[in-house]
Amino acid sequence: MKHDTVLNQLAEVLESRKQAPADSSYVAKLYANGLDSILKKVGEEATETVMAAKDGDKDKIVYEVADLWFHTLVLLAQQNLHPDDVLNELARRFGMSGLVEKANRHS
Ligand SMILES: N=c1c2ncn([C@@H]3O[C@H](COP(=O)(O)OP(=O)(O)OP(=O)(O)O)[C@@H](O)[C@H]3O)c2ncn1[C@@H]1O[C@H](COP(=O)(O)O)[C@@H](O)[C@H]1O
Repeated sequence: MKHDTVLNQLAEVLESRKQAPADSSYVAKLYANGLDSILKKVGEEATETVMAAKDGDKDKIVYEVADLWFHTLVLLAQQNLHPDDVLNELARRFGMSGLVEKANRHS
């Protein structure tokens, strides 16, 4: 499957889980448990990513970043945002020096 298709299809599945009973799916359970349960997973997966990188274990880094990306996609869906919103922001920044981008940020 093409990589942009993975993101779009996953976003569709995450959207459809909003109608699913809480006990029928992992994502439906996260939604049912509310924003804080999703934020907790994002925090945990970020920490696990840091630990994998400190261990220098490439396979583990990929695995943990996949968990982190997945849970941030759940967060976006819960907030009625789409991966395209983030990709558009990255595209806007593309080619712009990080220092310039930072100087243009509002506080
Ligand atoms: N990509 C993923 C994906 N990545 C990780 N995970 C889940 O994220 C959790 C990661 O948490 P941990 O590593 O802390 O493991 P855990 O101890 O089992 O987690 P907890 O039960 O403590 O939350 C695990 O339960 C994984 O199964 C995912 N669950 C679902 N997806 C995708 O989402 C789709 C919908 O999933 P369901 O809603 O479950 O059908 C699936 O078809 C997949 O495409």
